[in-house]
Amino acid sequence: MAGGGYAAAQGDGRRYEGGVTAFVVITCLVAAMGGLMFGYDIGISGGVTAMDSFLKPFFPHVYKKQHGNHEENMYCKFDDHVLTLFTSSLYLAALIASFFASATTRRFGRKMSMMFGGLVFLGGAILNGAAVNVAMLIVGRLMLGVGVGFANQSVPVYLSEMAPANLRGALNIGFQMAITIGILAANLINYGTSKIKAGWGWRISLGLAAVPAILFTIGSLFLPDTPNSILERGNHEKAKKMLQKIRGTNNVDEEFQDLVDATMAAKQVEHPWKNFTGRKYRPQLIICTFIPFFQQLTGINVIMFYAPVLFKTLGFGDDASLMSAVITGVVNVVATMVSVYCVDKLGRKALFLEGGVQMIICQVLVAVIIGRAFGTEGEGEMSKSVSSLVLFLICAYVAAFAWSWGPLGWLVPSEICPLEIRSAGQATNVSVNMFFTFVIGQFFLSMLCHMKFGLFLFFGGFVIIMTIFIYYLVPETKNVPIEEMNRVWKEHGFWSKYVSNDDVTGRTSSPP
Ligand SMILES: OC[C@H]1O[C@](O)(CO)[C@@H](O)[C@@H]1O
Repeated sequence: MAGGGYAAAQGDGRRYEGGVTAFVVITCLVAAMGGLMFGYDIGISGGVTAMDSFLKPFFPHVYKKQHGNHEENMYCKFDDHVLTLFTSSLYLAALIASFFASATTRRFGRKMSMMFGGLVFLGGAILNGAAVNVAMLIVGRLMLGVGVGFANQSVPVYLSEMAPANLRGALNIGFQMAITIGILAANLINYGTSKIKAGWGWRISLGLAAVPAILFTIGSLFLPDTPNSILERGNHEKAKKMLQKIRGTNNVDEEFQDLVDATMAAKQVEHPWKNFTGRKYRPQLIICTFIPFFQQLTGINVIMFYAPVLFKTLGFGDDASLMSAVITGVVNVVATMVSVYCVDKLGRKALFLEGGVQMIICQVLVAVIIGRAFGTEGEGEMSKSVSSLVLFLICAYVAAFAWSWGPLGWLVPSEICPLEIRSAGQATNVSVNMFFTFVIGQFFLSMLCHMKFGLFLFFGGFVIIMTIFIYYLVPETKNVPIEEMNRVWKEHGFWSKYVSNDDVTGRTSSPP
């Protein structure tokens, strides 16, 4: 999820009246469509670029390379910058669009950003499904990227502003959940469409992205804007009425007053970025920058984008490659559910550390097995049992990511930022994430060609560094109300020097 940032943010520890109304349920469904759009994009391109019927007309040189000379190093079969641009261009567009989206979301409301995102995305899906040349494909991908940028910026904000306070944390991970379901749906659709003999299956794969986009656009047409957004744009009366409507009760005074206070406080911060880079917020700045960077440097998107290509490279047949992608997709969804269940029981740190160690073990083993089978020359074969073992290890790696860095990569940055730096923290998290998603998307195939099986050790090395980072620098934030977060920094061996005693509220400053 590009940014469940506002979730679990305001009002923790307080009980407002009103609960789950039809508005909240519909909000969740529409927001889920936004997550599906993003996930669908992540999962669809790898399968499509593994289809001969797609490669032949659009990337004939890759097709030839793959089918021609058998002496070609197997690590390099798919190394082609235009092919990777097809995958990665989306994330670059999303990164740039999210800056514009942030201003639109503030000035014209969340709903407007969502509608705009949905429409542009729909245009991209149509263009891709109907593509007759590479330009149409790339322009389509860029449009999808703009849609994703707007949706990912506005949906999480919309979601957490609509949700009752006690549901915000769950909805935060819920959005990541929708992403993983989108990836799985894409894997399944690729599996089905690759069987269409006439060779236009890839058009269905790319065109079907229109389905979540239509539902998302229509949904956002009918949804109201959030009370926070109405208030932000100065309409006090209307904002209060809206809050009463979505909470299903007239007794919203306490929550409304908190909203008004929060809006006023946010308006008083003239330079949120300057604020964010100030010494006092150093822990947040470092964590909001490094967590998304590390999340992508786990190498997860190698699997999410290129699983079918990777499995094909390892010598799996066409069908087996796509099926293996479906298997990793299922593991991703199920393991994300594990996280939803465990995050408040075991805590963030335990999940991060366990996930990290499990990923390292899997990556080292995969590197050793591939290295032994194909060497540095990229020649050789893998027996059935060994390739099943590789598939198993990749699934164990995906599971580890999905209950740790996947959802926590969004949850932790969102819960450590107080209101006055929340939007800056959120924007940093989203843009660093998108940027490194782009980098991995663009350079993975080329890195595989040059680093060979060592690539898995490269990502494994990063996982070692990030696990140490978590161990020493990220405090446990389970069950800590946002407004008491400074206590956590103050008690931390390294960060305590950045936080003054005056900033600490909560347990240490309140009477026992
Ligand atoms: O579920 C895996 C997916 O989750 C993300 O890390 C977003 O949180 C994506 O970059 C990745 O494709």
